[in-house]
Amino acid sequence: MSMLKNPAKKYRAYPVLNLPDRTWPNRILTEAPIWCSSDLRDGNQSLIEPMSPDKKLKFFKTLVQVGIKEIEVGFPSASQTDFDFVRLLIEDNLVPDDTTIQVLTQAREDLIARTFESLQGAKKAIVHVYNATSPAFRKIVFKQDKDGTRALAVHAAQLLKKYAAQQPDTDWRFEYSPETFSATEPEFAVEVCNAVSEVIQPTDTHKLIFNLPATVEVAMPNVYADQIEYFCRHINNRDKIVVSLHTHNDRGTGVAASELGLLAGADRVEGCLFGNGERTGNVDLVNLALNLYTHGIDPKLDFSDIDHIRQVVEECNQLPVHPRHPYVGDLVHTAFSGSHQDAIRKGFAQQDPDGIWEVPYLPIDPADIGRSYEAVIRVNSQSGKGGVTYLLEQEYGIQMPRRMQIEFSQVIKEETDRSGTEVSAMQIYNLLDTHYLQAHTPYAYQTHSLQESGGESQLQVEVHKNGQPVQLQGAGSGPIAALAASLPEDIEIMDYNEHAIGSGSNARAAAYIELRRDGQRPVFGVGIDHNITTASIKALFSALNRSLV
Ligand SMILES: CC(=O)SCCNC(=O)CCNC(=O)[C@H](O)C(C)(C)COP(=O)(O)OP(=O)(O)OC[C@H]1O[C@@H](n2cnc3c(N)ncnc32)[C@H](O)[C@@H]1OP(=O)(O)O
Ligand SMILES: CC(C)C(=O)C(=O)O
Repeated sequence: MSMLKNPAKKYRAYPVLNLPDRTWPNRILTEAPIWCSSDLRDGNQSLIEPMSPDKKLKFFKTLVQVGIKEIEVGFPSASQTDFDFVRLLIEDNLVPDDTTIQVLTQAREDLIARTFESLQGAKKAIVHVYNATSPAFRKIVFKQDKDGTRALAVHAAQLLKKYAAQQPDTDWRFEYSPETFSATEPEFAVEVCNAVSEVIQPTDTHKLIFNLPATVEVAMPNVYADQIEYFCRHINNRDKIVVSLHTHNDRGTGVAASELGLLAGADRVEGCLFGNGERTGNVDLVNLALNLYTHGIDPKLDFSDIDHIRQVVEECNQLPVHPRHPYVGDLVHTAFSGSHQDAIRKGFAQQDPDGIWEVPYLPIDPADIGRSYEAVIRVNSQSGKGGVTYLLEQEYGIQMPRRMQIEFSQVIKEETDRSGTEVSAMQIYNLLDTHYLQAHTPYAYQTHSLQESGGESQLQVEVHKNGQPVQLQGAGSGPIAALAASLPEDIEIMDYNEHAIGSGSNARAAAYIELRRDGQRPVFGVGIDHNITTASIKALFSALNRSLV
């Protein structure tokens, strides 16, 4: 078996809806939808090992903390574990007043009855019932015609009303999913839902949720958006209906489909954190919410400590989040490549702390989601001077002058080309130390004395030259000029820079000297010391020694 030369013999595109007056492409998103987490149901049912009650509770508490107000907590008629979990939430009063738990059931009376049993004593709850409506399911799974499919949904709605009436102290809301909606004829999906609505009789205060799943993502997201717009236009009593999206990611466009579905008029999104769920997963609620956030829209969810949330989700799902996963992956705020690092470093330097975020290559300020800037720039053989400079600035307060950045980045390049691996900020500093700060041969500075009078500096320096003590003596317009005059070598100072590292009594000075010896290529040297003159003298010897190698 191999891929077909003519895939049309086996596969065909899902038909596109004829909706030439579609309006969704001209809309923009302006507010967050109602969020519903399906982690403890759709997410849980797709795990290798479903969550234990402890894990479910931990996950539930995290969802509450994030700010999700509707949480599908399980399929209580399917297993004792799920049943007991719903009981635990109710009996231990673990559901905050502003949060509603939701449970799923098939459209079967025994399962519906058991579902209501699990919810006894709940202050409020959403009972979610589903049956698949697409031609393939009607034919293959249910062996039913359209009438039979509609009748199953209507009967389920009647059962919801019947069992709810037996527990009048609970504030009930209902959700109906025409499972496989995106593969269902749109007019039939509307027909079934209108029939369900006839039974439920939704009101302004108790709207009926129609959840329209792309149970398996079968088409491009624009096709789903057309289906949602068609549904919103044709469903009766639209103002008493909450249109909910439930996209999966089989074609890799679950997020896009939900976004376009919202443009098309939907009010609510069901999904899972970081996109867990059947097969390729449910739509990723974090991704959707942070997409809104980075467009300046309050998502009404709090991911200020996204790494903690990821940790909980990974622990409960026993599945890792990919390092490239939007917003949360380990590498998604990291630049290794030189031009990216250069732009990011300049962006950070110019970013107005109170202004619109404009750091190139970073769609979100990592700090907003609890990420440090440490991981933003990492250096390997793809990196340029910008990354090296950034790390030395951030971690060691070293601000190399521009031409030295170019010179020193070659030292790093040689190292990363040789090792083929990443270099840390500490390794970069160690290379600076080895190549510049410890450049003590032939001249190793020992001590000096300086007299200044009448605008002239008289300098005496004690050095070891190739291990032998030597006294140097010179005069000039400043200590550097005096030192240059004291040397037997013919040197020209091309550039001098200095700055403080740190502040207060621990402050040190860093000096950078670029010199040309005997008309050769200019070379930099660096000196760091508590005393600025000493730092300058050390920088000059560092440069001279490097030029003599
Ligand atoms: C797209 C989704 O994610 S839907 C949610 C899916 N989640 C789950 O299934 C997780 C929990 N499920 C379970 O534990 C079990 O499936 C149960 C307990 C619900 C039912 O178990 P069983 O009674 O053994 O039935 P089984 O799982 O084989 O389901 C298939 C039967 O249910 C019928 N069925 C499937 N879905 C529905 C539905 N929504 N409404 C009514 N009947 C349905 C099928 O037609 C089939 O009937 P048949 O046996 O007459 O051919
Ligand atoms: C039950 C429904 C909503 C579902 O999970 C799906 O269709 O993916």
